Amino acid sequence: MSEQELKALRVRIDALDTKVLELISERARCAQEVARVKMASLAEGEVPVFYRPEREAQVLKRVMERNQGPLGNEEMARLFREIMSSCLALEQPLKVAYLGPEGTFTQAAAMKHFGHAVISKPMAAIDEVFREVAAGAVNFGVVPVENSTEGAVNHTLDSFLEHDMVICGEVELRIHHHLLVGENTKTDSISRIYSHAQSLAQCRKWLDAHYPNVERVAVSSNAEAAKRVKGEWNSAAIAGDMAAGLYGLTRLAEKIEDRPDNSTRFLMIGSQEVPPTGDDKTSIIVSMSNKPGALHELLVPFHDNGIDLTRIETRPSRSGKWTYVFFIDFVGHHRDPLVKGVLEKISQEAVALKVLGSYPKAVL
Ligand SMILES: O=C(O)C(=O)C[C@]1(C(=O)O)C=C[C@@H](O)C=C1
Repeated sequence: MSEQELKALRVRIDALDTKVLELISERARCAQEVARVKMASLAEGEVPVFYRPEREAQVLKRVMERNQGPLGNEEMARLFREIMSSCLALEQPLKVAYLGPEGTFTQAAAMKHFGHAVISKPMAAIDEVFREVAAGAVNFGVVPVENSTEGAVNHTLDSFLEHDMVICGEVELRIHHHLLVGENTKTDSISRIYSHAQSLAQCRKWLDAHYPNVERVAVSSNAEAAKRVKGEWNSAAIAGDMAAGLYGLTRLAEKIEDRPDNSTRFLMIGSQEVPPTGDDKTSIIVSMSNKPGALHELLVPFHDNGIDLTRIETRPSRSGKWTYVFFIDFVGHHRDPLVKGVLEKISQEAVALKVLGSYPKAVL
């Protein structure tokens, strides 16, 4: 390509950037207008709701449907995700608590869902995320709920039993783990590998094959593991890209998870009910009396109405030995007439039934 051609293309790019800039600014002014309309239409004592997950899902889906390339749908939606995040920040800067410290996959999930224009607050434990939301110190919390290799995150399920929370969104993240070392690490004398227990489990086979005699030390998070190795000469950490970048660590081995499709699902928790979008999921907790056929009774109404269950998890209930609660996710919104009917039927048989929330299916 000649210098001349390159110059001409850059002139075109500059002109296009000017247009993109003007359009983004116009969009941002529109969002400010939206905020004004929302404030003006409030009833006496009503609190304005600026963040609208159902609308955001609609915007992102529309972008993906209309996209004609060459950028991929996900790539394009990610760009719009950030534009919308900045527009929302003009209306109201969202405060989001997540399972920290900085550099965790939960932080990456929070950014994927809300974009980067939020004020994010790392918390030391899942329960603290719930408490921060319950106290009203933040608008939303982000917690991991299940991993495709290791199953349920029990701390999260148990926290739902203790706190009244509304689930207002979900996001899935492909989890890639790397073996990381600091600049002082002597790579031929690694005697300890730090990571979160779930991550150690997700890399069990790889560790058995490559570091069979090295001590595996479970710490509170992958980011905490990354932080520790920075100052030690005989240890390594298993963590993801974000933590590697944040603590300036080197990758000794990449993508060491045993299953290449290793993914984690995260939930957004808050107090805001989300209206239906037509493509939603609902999460409920049910406790049944301890009698034969109880689980069957619980599942029949879903089957009879053709409602697709996406997950069922059992946890010991807090109210008695050998009694259980079921966490169930299914497709549909609790305001859909069909779902309403099913929930009514179940509540006739159940000891207790709580709808944790209906929320748009993850778009990104
Ligand atoms: O449509 C709205 O209610 C808006 O506030 C605008 C907007 C957007 O930028 O598109 C911003 C924030 C909301 O969460 C949803 C959408």
